Amino acid sequence: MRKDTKIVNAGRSKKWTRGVVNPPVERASTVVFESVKEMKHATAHRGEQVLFYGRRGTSTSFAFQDAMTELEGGAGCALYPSGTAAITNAILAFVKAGDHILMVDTAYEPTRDFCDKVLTRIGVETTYYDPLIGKDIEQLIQENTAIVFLESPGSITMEVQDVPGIAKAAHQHDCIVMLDNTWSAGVNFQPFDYGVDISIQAATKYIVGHSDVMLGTATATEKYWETLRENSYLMGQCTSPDDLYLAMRGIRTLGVRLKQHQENALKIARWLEQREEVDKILHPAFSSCPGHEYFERDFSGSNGLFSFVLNRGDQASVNALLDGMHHFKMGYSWGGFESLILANTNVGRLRTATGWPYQHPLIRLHIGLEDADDLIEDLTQGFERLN
Ligand SMILES: Cc1ncc(COP(=O)(O)O)c(CNNC(=O)CNC(=O)c2ccccc2[N+](=O)[O-])c1O
Repeated sequence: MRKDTKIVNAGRSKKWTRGVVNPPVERASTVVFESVKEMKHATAHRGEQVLFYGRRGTSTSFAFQDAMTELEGGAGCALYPSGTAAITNAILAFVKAGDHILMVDTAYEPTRDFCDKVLTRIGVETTYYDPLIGKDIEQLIQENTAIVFLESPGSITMEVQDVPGIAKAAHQHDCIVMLDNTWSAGVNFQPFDYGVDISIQAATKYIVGHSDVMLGTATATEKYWETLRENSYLMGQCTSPDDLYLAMRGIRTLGVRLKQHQENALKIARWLEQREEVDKILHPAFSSCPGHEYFERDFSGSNGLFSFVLNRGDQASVNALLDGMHHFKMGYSWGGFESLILANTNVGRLRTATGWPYQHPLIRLHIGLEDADDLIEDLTQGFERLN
């Protein structure tokens, strides 16, 4: 089945819909049983999409879990109240005191914070690595390395990683390969085709697509699914069927939204490339983006999120650019229908394993579904405030 047809059909088994088009919202804490036999059966099969107790999920959760594995692949999908919860719980499910993990240097900042402030407390050591290291990551793998964690592209500076190259080296040392796959939305990069063991998403972004739900997913191969699922339950992780209904609704337009985000973003990135204020375009589809060759090789599309580096400006002038925008709003997220802008004047602060060669500010744009020409006019006026 092709991508767009999968998107329309994902998670709509009649087991969950009972014939209506959209899997209904089934809310529960208590599930009641008519007999001891029925209760024992549910208890014995409580991890297998059987109604048991609210925390194990209801038909709304089972439908969404199926939707994610039908889109992204994998044997099962664990659900979390945020992308960050998906990242942290997936890691916690597979480490113990004395272990070591390899974390990409360009990881989302709260991911780094978790490594530095929580994993250290429980005796797990983190080494950050160059996103472009590829198969040479093998030189960093220790006897006690449990996990190699990737985020591709990097959520601020957009480096694309050689996922299969890293995964092959990691598997030669029995490390688990985890990927923050949020940027692809699980449709423009098929993680399990490239050696990933656990694919994580902030469904908060493009899956939901409307900036109104916090949600995380972690999808695992058969080998790791039961451990991930049971650790998720042990940690008390559960999600609202109302949020999952909204996320399921988001999935139905994921294909058309991503295409429009992509089209708008490429038009704007090409326009920015010609602007004299711009030093570098950091969009995976552009050869100026580190790891572009891996995007070309492994991805089937892009989206609205990319960055660019200015060749001038300090904090005050960047503030002037930001404050006067009409369509680009400032906000901590991306993946909704609205356009967003974030500036970072100290990218190097976020890195410990690699340098940052640029002295001028980085601007990260999320290009929404507005008319691209209106967005270009907004940016044009913004550049006039920069100079
Ligand atoms: C690749 C990737 N992976 C996981 C998450 C977390 O998802 P969640 O927001 O659902 O927890 C995200 C969330 N992304 N958020 C942003 O890019 C903007 N947010 C921030 O920058 C932010 C927000 C709150 C606190 C700290 C930061 N920060 O990155 O500095 C992500 O981009």
